[in-house]
Amino acid sequence: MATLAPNSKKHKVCIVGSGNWGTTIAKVVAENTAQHADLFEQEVQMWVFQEQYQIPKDSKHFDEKNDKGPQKLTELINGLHENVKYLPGIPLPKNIVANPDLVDAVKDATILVFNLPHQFIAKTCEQLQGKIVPYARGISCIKGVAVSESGCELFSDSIGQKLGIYCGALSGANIATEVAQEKFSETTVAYAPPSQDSQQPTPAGTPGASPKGSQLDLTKLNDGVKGAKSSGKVNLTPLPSEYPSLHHANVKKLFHRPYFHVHLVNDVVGVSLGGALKNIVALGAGFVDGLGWGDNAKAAVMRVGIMEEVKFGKTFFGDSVQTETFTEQSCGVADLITSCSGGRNFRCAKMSVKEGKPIGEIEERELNGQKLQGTSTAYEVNSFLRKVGKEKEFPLFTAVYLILEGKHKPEEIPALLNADA
Ligand SMILES: NC(=O)c1ccc[n+]([C@@H]2O[C@H](COP(=O)([O-])OP(=O)(O)OC[C@H]3O[C@@H](n4cnc5c(N)ncnc54)[C@H](O)[C@@H]3O)[C@@H](O)[C@H]2O)c1
Ligand SMILES: O=P(O)(O)OC[C@H](O)CO
Repeated sequence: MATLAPNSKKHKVCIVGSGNWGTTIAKVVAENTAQHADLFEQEVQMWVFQEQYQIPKDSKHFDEKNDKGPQKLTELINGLHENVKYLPGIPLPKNIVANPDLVDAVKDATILVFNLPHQFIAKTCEQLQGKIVPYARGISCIKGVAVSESGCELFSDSIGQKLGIYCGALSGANIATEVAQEKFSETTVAYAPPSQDSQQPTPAGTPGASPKGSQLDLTKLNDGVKGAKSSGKVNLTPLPSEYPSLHHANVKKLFHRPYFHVHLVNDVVGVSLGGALKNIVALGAGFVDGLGWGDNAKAAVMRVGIMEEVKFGKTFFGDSVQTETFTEQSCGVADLITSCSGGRNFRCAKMSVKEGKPIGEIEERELNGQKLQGTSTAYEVNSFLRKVGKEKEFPLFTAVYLILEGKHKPEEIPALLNADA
């Protein structure tokens, strides 16, 4: 078979997920595929977990005389060019195609952007096994960690391993609605591609630079638990030379917008952990704010939180993670600040304390189907810390878990953070 000329094909992009952030990233990406037509096919497929949706009476799309009752969300998105349920009020580029068929949505896609609540990713990946092109590359926008019997895993790694592809990560101080409204923000994209993807080397000295991706650091902890897992061990199918290289400059072109500044790094572990762990800290910040304890208390929770994030990374992922990713990048301290100011985890935790109601009840009432990530991440991280006997070394993560479990009250946070004194 004749080989096609280099760069004779374009990358096809599929967004796997269509919630508040999934739809926002689809908008960002679709604006860029239209702008960089030399690299990307213009059409962006967006997989939608299908549901029936009734346009609310206060929506500008509601037409009492012609109301059809509940309709398929995909038909509403494709007809109105708006995700009326998960990103209402934001016009979407017409080159986004909402598709309820996961396998059809990913067909021929060379770039898969994973963006759905973390509790659904394992099942989604199972459905994708054997259905994607073998040389596809992934970017995970998921903020969470996967904890199983065998340890604590990053979604970039678990996706990569389940699908046999390379998967990087995108995370930052990015409240979806603000990004969708094109208010200025920054994000961090970690992408350390296998060398054959990159005709242009990734910048030397970039934190975490390692073409192999992150390396397993701890293998033997108490209890026979393997500890933190990190792959870099997938047998990758090379990206055919007909496609444009996916070096940092081209990956940047997929996500960077004038209102959404992208910084490329190689530290996939740091970027993934920052996004996951800050959700636990945001719950803690919400608890103390709900008590009316003011800004000093919140700042204390945030300071302890960022220290525990770094410690978690260093303890369980060793040299694969760079402290600078937490202290200098949007995915670290900046995401902590934004999440503890206006994020859903913070807001729901605060309401839960103020109203004396379980946070799950508040989530159900306030979020219209959107999902909190901090509550399940707090449980998952705690189950991992317990297995490895290190709960006490992460007093804030542990305190948030104990409060969610009803074993302690938010008022006890100072004592829980000072347990050894
Ligand atoms: N929303 C934000 O501001 C924001 C910003 C940055 C990162 N994130 C992260 O992005 C990820 C995705 O969050 P989001 O805001 O797009 O989601 P979301 O909170 O809006 O969740 C709703 C989505 O979950 C889907 N869903 C429901 N049940 C499902 C099922 N059984 N299987 C598959 N999908 C199902 C819904 O169809 C919908 O698309 C999360 O990890 C989150 O932490 C969110
Ligand atoms: O609304 P949250 O708490 O899920 O946080 C949203 C984003 O992750 C903020 O960067």
